[in-house]
Amino acid sequence: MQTAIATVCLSGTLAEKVEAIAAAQFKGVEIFENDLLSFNGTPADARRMIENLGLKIITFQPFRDFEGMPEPQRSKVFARAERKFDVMQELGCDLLMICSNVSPDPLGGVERAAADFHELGERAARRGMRVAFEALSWGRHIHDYRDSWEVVRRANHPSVGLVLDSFHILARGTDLSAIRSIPPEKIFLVQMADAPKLSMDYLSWSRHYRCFPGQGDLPVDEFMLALHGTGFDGLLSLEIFNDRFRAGSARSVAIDGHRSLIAMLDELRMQTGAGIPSLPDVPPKAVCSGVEFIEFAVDERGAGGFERTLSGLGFRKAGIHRSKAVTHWRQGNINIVLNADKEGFAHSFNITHGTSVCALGLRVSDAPATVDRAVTLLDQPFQQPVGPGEMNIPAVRGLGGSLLYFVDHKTGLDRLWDVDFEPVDSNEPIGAGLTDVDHVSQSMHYEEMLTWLLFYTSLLDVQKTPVQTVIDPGGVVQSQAIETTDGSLRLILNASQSQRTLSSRFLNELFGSGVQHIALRTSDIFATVAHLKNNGVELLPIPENYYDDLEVRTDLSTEEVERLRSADILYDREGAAEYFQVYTKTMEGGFFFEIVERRDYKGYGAINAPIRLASQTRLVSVEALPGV
Ligand SMILES: O=C(O)c1ccc(O)c(O)c1
Ligand SMILES: [Mg+2]
Repeated sequence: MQTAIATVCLSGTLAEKVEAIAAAQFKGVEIFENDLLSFNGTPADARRMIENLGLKIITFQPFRDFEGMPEPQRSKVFARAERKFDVMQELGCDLLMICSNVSPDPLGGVERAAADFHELGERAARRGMRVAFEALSWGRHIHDYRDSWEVVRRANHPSVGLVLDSFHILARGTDLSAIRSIPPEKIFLVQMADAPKLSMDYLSWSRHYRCFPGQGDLPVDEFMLALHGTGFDGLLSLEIFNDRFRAGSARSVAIDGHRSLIAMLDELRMQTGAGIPSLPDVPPKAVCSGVEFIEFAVDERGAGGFERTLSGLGFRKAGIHRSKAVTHWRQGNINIVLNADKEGFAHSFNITHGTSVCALGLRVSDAPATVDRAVTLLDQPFQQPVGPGEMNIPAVRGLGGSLLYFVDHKTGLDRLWDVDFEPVDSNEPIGAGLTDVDHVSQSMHYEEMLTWLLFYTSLLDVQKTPVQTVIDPGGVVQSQAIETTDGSLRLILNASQSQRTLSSRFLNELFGSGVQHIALRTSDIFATVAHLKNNGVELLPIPENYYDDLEVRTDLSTEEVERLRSADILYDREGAAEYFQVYTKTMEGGFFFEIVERRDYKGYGAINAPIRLASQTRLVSVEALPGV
């Protein structure tokens, strides 16, 4: 299959779009007519510009309102097509894409439409060109691929073929089985798009909410399986109309697009066991078994305060780096790295962002293979000098310029704590009962959310949960979890369009996207809270009203509610499963820790999020008042 992308997916001028498309290593491009109309040059100029970038124009589109027209419109529509063929000749493009007629004028009937296409096929053939027919999901008479195929079949012309657009087919929930009986040489073009599940008219859904395969909820993989069943090996092009993409950076959206196609074809190969010629060899999705470490970039000023916070939470200094100003803090299976070195990545990260998480280390089954997969997916690998005898932990660039390291047992990278660090003997009492990293929550710009969703889901063997809408006093926050099946890795992506939510304020404070909070797990939250209070850790106060309501909404006894109230613990229940959450007060910059106890509970306490956000907002506002 030859992969391509439509210019309509990206922001910018035609020149900016095609440069971004070439930079993302595509070879083919669909030219949207509007991008040519607004181009300041002849079609021949556009052709030269595009060919110089090593790109081929695979189709010119859309040609609208063609089939089934009564006279006199019918003659006019053929004259208009001839004009488009002239433009295509100059462009060096041989395929015109025609969308099904949406005007009120066409006469129905498959036979009439087929006759129109036969005649257009004749005209195209005379000029060495071809035409391909797409059923728009809101087409007046033709809105089902089975009907557009019937038109093409009856047109019975070698220069007339079919376009299958996954959005129009999957949005209507059309049965996919008929795809398998279409001869592959009659499918001139396949357009790929996914979309979130929404209930709205097809046109608005298609024009504003499409997204790249894997970013939405449509069964794109089933579509690909049906297409594979035909033996199709032709043009596979992304066609995404999305308001966020049009507002984003053309370069990064184009890379996301290519990443989504590679991941989708890899999934197809996994499901069918078939070789896919255009797809490079790629190791399977990385099996991840949790967070091995969280690295904070600190400076000398910030380090002392942060160490006190960690001590208060029951962490103990376990090691000092052999060559850098870096310390390792441990509690249970949780490893925290404090990097105060004056050189290297963490230092520059700290200069830009202040005290913050500069890297996450994930436990995977095969770290080198994970980076190989990442490179195939056009992720950016990262290298920096390592000291003599120290471990070289493979990494890629992650959210907000942070790093994602991969640690495995297979190649011995899990020995890093012994190899890179001098152990510290300490007789400080160990622990507040924290055992594991439960989840890591990352805040990002709204426009970036689909990028990072795809980044994680294409690289790792993880699932995404449905997007949750959380109410913050300053606006709405979208929240989506990415999890391994066993829950050993849980990442939360948060984004908001309002500037006044805590999530957005965090982005401003941090000068970028990053980890806003880390949830640590305990098996006894009451004991942990007692321990923290004893250590002088300040917890987020929760309003009385919350507990009054809890008593009404659950069957907890007055004593149980009182216990939660006195410890500022939030509570949720799903059937017999229970969840307990408590928060540290927000630190400078907006970062905070959460402590959770799960009793068979799978979620994240979404019902409690507005309460927590309101409490945090109240504190931030009070602290922001001068003189308080
Ligand atoms: O929204 C549209 O009009 C439109 C145009 C061309 C396409 O290929 C398509 O799928 C939709
Ligand atoms: Mg289309």
